[in-house]
Amino acid sequence: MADRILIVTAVAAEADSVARGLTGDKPGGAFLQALPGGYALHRHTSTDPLPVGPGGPLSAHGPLSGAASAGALAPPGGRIPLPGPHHPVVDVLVAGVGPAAAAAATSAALAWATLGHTPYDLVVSTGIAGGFAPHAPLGSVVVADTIVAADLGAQTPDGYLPVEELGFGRSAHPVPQALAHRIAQALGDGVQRHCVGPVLTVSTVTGTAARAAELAERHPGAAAEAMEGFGVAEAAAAYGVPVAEIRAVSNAVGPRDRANWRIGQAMDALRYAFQLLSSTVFREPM
Ligand SMILES: O=C(O)c1cccc(C(=O)CC[C@H]2O[C@@H](n3cnc4c(=O)[nH]cnc43)[C@H](O)[C@@H]2O)c1
Repeated sequence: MADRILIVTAVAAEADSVARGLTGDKPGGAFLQALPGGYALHRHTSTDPLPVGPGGPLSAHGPLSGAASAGALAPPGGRIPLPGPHHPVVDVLVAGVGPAAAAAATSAALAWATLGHTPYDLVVSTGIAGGFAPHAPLGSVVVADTIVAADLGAQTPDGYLPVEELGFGRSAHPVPQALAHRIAQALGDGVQRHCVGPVLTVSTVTGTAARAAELAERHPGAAAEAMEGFGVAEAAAAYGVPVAEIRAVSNAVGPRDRANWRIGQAMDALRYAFQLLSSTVFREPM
């Protein structure tokens, strides 16, 4: 069982969809902790109430520190959810858009948890994404088997060279196979349309058919592109924590076509995916 899960989104709307999935649309999340760098962690877990101690609200592992313990940021009534038996802690972090923002925020959360002796044992990068045809239609969900930095390398007259071929770094993080498989299985059991494949991280959203074809050729089976997964994965790897990426498809990877974005549909799919995961994978042995 994953005891402590960190879910990283780029923007607040994605975090809201995830939270509504985790809580069955109940307002179950509570502000947990302000992190260095100005990030905020919210916790979405069981309904077991938090006892209020003499120093204010207590976390599962003692008094909350900093601003939260001052009460100003405690939830109404000074109570935040505690994990009950078989209920993992699930914290949600809004990190910002792009791999650098994602890595910075994820590192802050992982450092905070590690220094507090409550390290996370799973990190999940999630949000909306562009889907590669034919694998990932609008409104479907993509489960990454690999998280790939698709533009971390060098352009040469003979083509693109990934950073490994330049002699340093890495451009891919594998997702543990059993984990990706189990996530996909849970989505399938819930009849959520989905596929498993590489999810590309890009710094520039693809906007032409030529670029989409180039990426698809370079990364056979690529299912989606987004902008944060590799940053989250780099931070997770630095702390030795397994990582997954789950994306709901809001648009097709290809020529820019704003009229065809389906952000609402993707947010609904994201919410449903996390509803399915919160009652299955997140409660099971990893
Ligand atoms: O202006 C555009 O053409 C455009 C097209 C798609 C997405 C955007 C964004 O600014 C959203 C970036 C945000 O959402 C994720 N995302 C969603 N779709 C894609 C995509 O096709 N390629 C890359 N990222 C996408 C991304 O993870 C960011 O968090 C603008």
